Parts: sequence; structure tokens; C-alpha cells
Amino acid sequence: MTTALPPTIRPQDRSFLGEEQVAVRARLAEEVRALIDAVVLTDVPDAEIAEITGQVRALTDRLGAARLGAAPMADTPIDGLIASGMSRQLGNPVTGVLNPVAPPIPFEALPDGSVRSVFTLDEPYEGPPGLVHGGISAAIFDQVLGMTAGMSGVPGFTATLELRYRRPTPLRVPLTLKARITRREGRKCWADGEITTPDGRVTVEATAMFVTPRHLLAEEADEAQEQRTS
Ligand SMILES: CCCCCCCCCCCC(=O)SCCNC(=O)CCNC(=O)[C@H](O)C(C)(C)COP(=O)(O)OP(=O)(O)OC[C@H]1O[C@@H](n2cnc3c(N)ncnc32)[C@H](O)[C@@H]1OP(=O)(O)O
Repeated sequence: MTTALPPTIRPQDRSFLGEEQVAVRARLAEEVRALIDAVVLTDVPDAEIAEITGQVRALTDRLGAARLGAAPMADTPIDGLIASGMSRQLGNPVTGVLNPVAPPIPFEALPDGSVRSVFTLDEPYEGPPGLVHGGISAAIFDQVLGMTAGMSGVPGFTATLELRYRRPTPLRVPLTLKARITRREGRKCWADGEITTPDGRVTVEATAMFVTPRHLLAEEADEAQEQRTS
């Protein structure tokens, strides 16, 4: 029996893009990221803003002329990290190279199974003046700890995520997030991590637990059964 998810959320039902298609769209997203920054910080006259608004609307209409039903996936894993799942999710709001809302956060898998991300956040991610918004830190931890769990062989949804904001996290400086697995038990996986400033001071610590959803396991078992009988 197939425990079907709605088609738009099944990776296998999405459009898969090749390297060149990803590269072309990633350049667009990068420009739009710069546009977001310019929109937040612009001080050009109001009349010019009104004119630019019309031009942006026209660009939105051109891009919207052909529209997918859901964000596409990369046909090869980004950075070779995990062979499936969210490493290929190009529209992800934290790591997605095609999503201008994403910083995007890069990943480096270290030989000991831990993960390191080095990134800089600027004005569009501001919470308190000059500082990173706490919810942005939470989203980054959610994704990075989740991918660390996935890399350890227990891909899952976030069941719990706890953050301890020790010090303010500054904008416009390179931040380092390190994450590691602390425990695995069946479908459950615990990970923790911290964000540090260039002088090595920890600003935020996080602990999370991920659970491989029962319905995903059921779906995998169904697919294996279908392959055996075909
Ligand atoms: C996948 C590709 C991704 C691969 C890539 C990963 C990158 C991910 C990064 C982004 C992650 C997200 O944002 S995910 C989006 C935010 N999270 C969600 O929307 C999750 C919503 N919740 C759910 O879908 C569900 O509750 C699940 C999947 C968490 C669990 O449902 P389930 O599969 O039916 O499991 P269930 O039998 O209830 O529970 C199994 C065991 O886990 C425990 N448990 C379950 N939920 C919790 C909980 N919130 N807090 C404590 N413990 C819990 C149960 O007590 C039980 O322990 P025991 O009795 O066995 O001891």
C-alpha cells in the first residue's frame, strides 16, 4: 500500500535541473539577492523608486510566464554532500542557491562527520540594530543540524530545536557554524552546534532532535517492494 504524500512535496515528482540550468538560475538569484539588499538600503528619490517598481513588476511577469508547480531539485547533489533530499532542494530558504531569500549558507563536510558553514549576513537579516535576527539564526541551525543528521544516515524532520543566545551575533562579519551528531537511536537523531565570531566567541548554541517520519519509511518500503515485483 502506498502512503502517498501530496505530489508537490515528493522529490521524485519535481523538475530536476542540470548543472548549467542551475548555474544560469543561480546567477539570477544572486542578482535578486543584491536587489533585495539595494531595496532595503536605497535612498534614491521616491519618483525613481516608483519607476523602478514598474520595471521590477515587468520582470516578475516575464519570469512568471512559465511557472513550475513546485521548486525544482538539482539532478546532482550540491557539493556532493548527501545523495538525496534537501542538499538538492534549490528553493530551500537557507541553502537554496535559487532562492534569493536564502543567504545562501554553504556547507563543508569534515572527515569526522561534523559540518562547518562559514557565512556573512548583512542588512536584510537584521534583528536588533546591527545584529542578526534571532529567527534567522534559528532557521540556519534548523537546516545545518538537519543536514548533519541526514549525513549521518538518519534524515529527518525537526522534532525539537532549542537555541541559547549567549551574545549578540554581528552582521557583516564572517560567522562560523559548526555542527555534530551527539546521539542516534532508531529513527531519532540529536545534533548540536554553535555559531562563533572571527575572534572565536560563541554567540548562539543550539541542540535539535530529528525524526525520520514514519510515512517516509513506509514510502521507501513500498518503493523497494515495487522494484522487487517489477
Ligand atoms: C527527510 C528528508 C530530510 C533530509 C534533509 C534534512 C534537512 C532538514 C532541515 C529542515 C528541517 C525542517 O525544518 S522540518 C520542518 C519542521 N518540522 C516539522 O514540521 C515536523 C512536524 N512533525 C512531524 O511531522 C512528526 O511529528 C514527526 C515526523 C516529527 C514524528 O512523527 P512520526 O514519524 O509519526 O513519529 P512518532 O511515532 O510520533 O514518534 C517517533 C519517536 O519520536 C518521538 N517524537 C516525535 N515527535 C517528537 C517531538 N516533537 N518531541 C520529542 N519527541 C518526539 C516520539 O515520542 C517517538 O519516540 P519513541 O516512542 O520511539 O521513543
